[in-house]
Amino acid sequence: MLEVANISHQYANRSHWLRRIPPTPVLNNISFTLEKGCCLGLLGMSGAGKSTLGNIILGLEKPTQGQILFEGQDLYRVNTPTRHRIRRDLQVVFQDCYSAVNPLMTAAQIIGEPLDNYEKLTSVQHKQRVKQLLEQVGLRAEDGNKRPHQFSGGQLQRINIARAIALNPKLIVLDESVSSLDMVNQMQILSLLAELKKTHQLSYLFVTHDIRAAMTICDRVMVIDQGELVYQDDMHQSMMQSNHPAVQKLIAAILPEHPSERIVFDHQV
Ligand SMILES: Nc1ncnc2c1ncn2[C@@H]1O[C@H](COP(=O)(O)OP(=O)(O)OP(=O)(O)O)[C@@H](O)[C@H]1O
Repeated sequence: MLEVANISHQYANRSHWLRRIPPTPVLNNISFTLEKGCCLGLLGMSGAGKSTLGNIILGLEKPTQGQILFEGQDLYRVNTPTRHRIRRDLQVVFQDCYSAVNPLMTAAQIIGEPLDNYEKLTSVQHKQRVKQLLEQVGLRAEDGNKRPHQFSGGQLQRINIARAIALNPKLIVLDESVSSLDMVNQMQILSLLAELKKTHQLSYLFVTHDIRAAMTICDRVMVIDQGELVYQDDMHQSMMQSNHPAVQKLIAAILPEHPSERIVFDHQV
């Protein structure tokens, strides 16, 4: 369904009139595929290039080189109507659930926004669909009248998820979507995501630095380190046994229960 082919990317640096600053390379020749109904974990330490790759896949950042093929169509070369259609099939849930929503809007308005933009529903149908979406993510119809500050972080992330599934997308990029939540909320949201994946036949790109969260939900995992794809596997077991330094750092970043057993790196996550 999604093919990432030879993606390289560099960010331009502003040059001074006396001195030209070369661009910063962040991704180097990344290729992989993501099949329908699969949850692929994209792991890496801070600054590895995960969000940049996520943004490129979402069509938000044009790569310096390579192609993003969504159902065979090159995301950066299609015409505007096709791009518009692909946009509804590709959704995202970001880490910061508060900044992802307009604080002045009600939950119903937030969830209903993509419907306003893409669907031609009557007001009764619109209301019914928003109610259904609220219930699908474990909230009540009455919660639709509340504004973001009246929700907990976990509840607000459920609203972001409801908005992401409103148009029945094919792929959702989950960019550190559970990272800012406490452990109990993380597990609840991960199990909600797993359930929605099954009922809606969704595919996920699960971007994270948390190997435990990835192991809970992902069917396959890959690791990027300093812009390079250094590890790809479909068996979590062998990932835990990998000797690759980037994988070892991710494993070590799982905090043992006792502080004295924790490993500290020069470049901590
Ligand atoms: N808009 C930008 N302009 C210039 N450099 C950027 C920009 N966005 C990211 N970078 C740099 O690109 C590199 C990769 O950043 P990116 O956000 O993709 O990493 P990440 O793996 O998602 O990290 P984190 O887990 O901390 O979010 C970093 O060195 C970052 O400083």
